[in-house]
Amino acid sequence: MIQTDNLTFRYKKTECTFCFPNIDLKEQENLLILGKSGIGKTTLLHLLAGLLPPVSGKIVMEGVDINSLSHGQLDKFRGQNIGLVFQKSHAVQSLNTVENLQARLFFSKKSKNNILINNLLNQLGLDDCKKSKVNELSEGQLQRLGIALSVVHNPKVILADEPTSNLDDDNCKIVIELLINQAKRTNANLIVITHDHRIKSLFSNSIIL
Ligand SMILES: Nc1ncnc2c1ncn2[C@@H]1O[C@H](COP(=O)(O)OP(=O)(O)OP(=O)(O)O)[C@@H](O)[C@H]1O
Repeated sequence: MIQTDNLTFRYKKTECTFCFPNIDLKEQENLLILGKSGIGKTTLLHLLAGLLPPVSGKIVMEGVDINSLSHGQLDKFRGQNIGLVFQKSHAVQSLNTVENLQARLFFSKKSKNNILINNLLNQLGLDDCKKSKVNELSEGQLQRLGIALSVVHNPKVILADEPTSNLDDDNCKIVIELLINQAKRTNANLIVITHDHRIKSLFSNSIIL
């Protein structure tokens, strides 16, 4: 569950203050955030992830006012409750695909679960890449590994920044369905920001910034 209340933000040394519309998502509700380039979509996602502090306003996630947490508490909360899908994967170069997912579970304090990892890789069409090092993956495979890394620990909130931008039509469908199904399976909220018109019809709930 996510509620925001009168969120505003300003980057240092800039004039422009962003004022964001309120968000109120109950369990299992998803949201698509649209808007023209530079309007502040990624900024809003970073506020929701606790990566940027708002100038004013409030973000309550799973009943926790995330901006009242210390840095350490926020890191722990993010690690356990939030799955972040970035435009570029944050995989560890020196590890292979499976090892990256095992490391993600370890840092989220979740037990190693090879069945879960294998299922996820299978759904994402990454079966043949289990032993591949990150620098041996194509852009599309890397993006799908990024998705796997962001959901393997079953987060309560999945925040995705342009998750389908580098993908062909088939993989776009696979990835967005995986995110939607994963959110459904774990009663999580899924928030996606995108320019990708292919996925608009899959979301009933959207806001335009
Ligand atoms: N670290 C920063 N310092 C100063 N200004 C920034 C910083 N990061 C982003 N901005 C500015 O804030 C505005 C919003 O950026 P943001 O990345 O949130 O937009 P966006 O809607 O996600 O754009 P796009 O769709 O092109 O990715 C832009 O004008 C950008 O130049």
